This record gives sequence, C-alpha cells and structure tokens, in this order.
Amino acid sequence: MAFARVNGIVLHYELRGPEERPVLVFSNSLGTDFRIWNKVAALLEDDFRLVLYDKRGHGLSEASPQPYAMADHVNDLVALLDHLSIAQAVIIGVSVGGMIAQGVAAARPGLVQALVLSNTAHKIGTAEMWNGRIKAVNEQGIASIAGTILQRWFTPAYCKPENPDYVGYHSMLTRQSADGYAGTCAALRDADLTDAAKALTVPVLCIAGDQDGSTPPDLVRELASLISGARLEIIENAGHLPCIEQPERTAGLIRSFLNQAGIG
Ligand SMILES: O=C(O)CCC(=O)CC(=O)O
Repeated sequence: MAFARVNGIVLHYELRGPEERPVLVFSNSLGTDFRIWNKVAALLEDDFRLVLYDKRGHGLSEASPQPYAMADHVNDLVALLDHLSIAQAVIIGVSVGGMIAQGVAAARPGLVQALVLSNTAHKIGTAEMWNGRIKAVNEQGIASIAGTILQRWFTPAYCKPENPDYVGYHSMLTRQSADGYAGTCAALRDADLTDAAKALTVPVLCIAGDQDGSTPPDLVRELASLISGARLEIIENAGHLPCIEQPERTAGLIRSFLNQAGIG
C-alpha cells in the first residue's frame, strides 16, 4: 500500500513483482478499486512488474469535487508513472480504465508499449444515460443504482445474494465516493476516443465478455475494428468484469498476447 500526491491529488497504488521485469499497469472500472485485479495479478506477478492504482475518486485515492474530465484521469496516470520513474509500460484497462489507457497512449505515446483494452470502447453510453446516472447518485446515493449495475457487471449465475463474492463487490461499489463515481460518469459522458483509437500503432488486445451488459461484445468489436492489427478475444461466461469472473482466462490471454508482442 503506497500513496503519492501527483497532478494535485493523492493516489493510492501498489507495486508488485520483480523490479527488472516489463511493467504492466492496471486501471480499474467505474465504481471499483484495484482489488478487482487481484486474481489476475496473482497469476502474473512472478513474471512482470505490476502497478495497480485507484483512479481519482475511487478506492483509497482522493476524490476531488465532481465533475471530472477523462483528461484528469489520463493526466493522473501519466503523472503517477512519471513519479514512479516508469519510462515504458503495458497499460491494461477495464471499461473506463480502458478509456484511460487509450488516452494515455494519445497523450504520451512513448510511454505505452502495448495496450490491453478489456470491456471498453472508444465511446461508452449516451449523454442522457450518464446524466440520469449522475442525477440518481447525487440525489439518492450509489446504493440506489447498485443492484442494476451489478447485473451488468456479472453473469446471472454469479449475481446471487448467496454468493459472498457478489455481496463483497456490492459493498465495494456502494462504498465508493459519490463525487468520484458521479465525477467519472461525467468524464465518460464527455469522452470520445475514436480518433485516439484510430491513431494507435502499438500492439493491442481487445477483450470482451460474452454476457457484458455495459460494453457488449459488438461494441468491443467496433473498437477493435478502429485499431490497426488489434486482436479481439471474447471470454465466455463473463460479464463486464472478466478479471473477476474469469481471472485465469483473462491472465492467459494477457500472457499469450504479451508473448506474441515480444514482451516478457
Ligand atoms: O464500468 C465502467 O467503467 C463504465 C461502464 C459502465 O457504465 C459499467 C456499469 O454499468 O457500471
């Protein structure tokens, strides 16, 4: 557990794995903290240097007042990597974390060796949808929308109150800062990374979950079609967060992609 003040905000992060190995940076989704990557990280940490961090307004990182711009999240990650003296990294992002990854590649191309874009897109949702979510969170709290959100995060088989993991992730979501959650909804509402995706020249792996209700496979396929040479993999029996529901498959795809790209 470590903290750094970068870009005017205190971020929570953790470093794992051998220092001399290629660096993998993990960026999490809306309403979660970096523990969503724990099972994937455990499968990779013997062979890679891992950076896990909580984005602004999530987990133990500081929450500035809403709204946020995607550039805030992008600049935070670039500043954290600079703070850690990391010159090159593979950025692995899920959902809004995948948009942050695309943004970092556009803002600081030299920093990015390859990208893994899991359950994400160049543009997610509509202004109407995000404004509705912001209003609900600000007026009634995250708990008021949590049940609906978890149905998109996980498959029906996982989404059961008798599953302790489901209950745990419900707690993770409802305990996020309202400013952090709604602020990041505003960032998602205003972000269109179509041009950034089209300009990517690094190796890219796109991952979709066959039962993802937030960024369905067709949307991830559309993202992959914008990126020259991108590889697309669809994980079965997974919703929006295959890193939680299918960690072995997710880590296996990351490992084989890095191997193919000559990293590691
Ligand atoms: O998960 C994200 O980072 C944004 C996409 C989304 O809205 C997922 C959800 O339904 O919470």
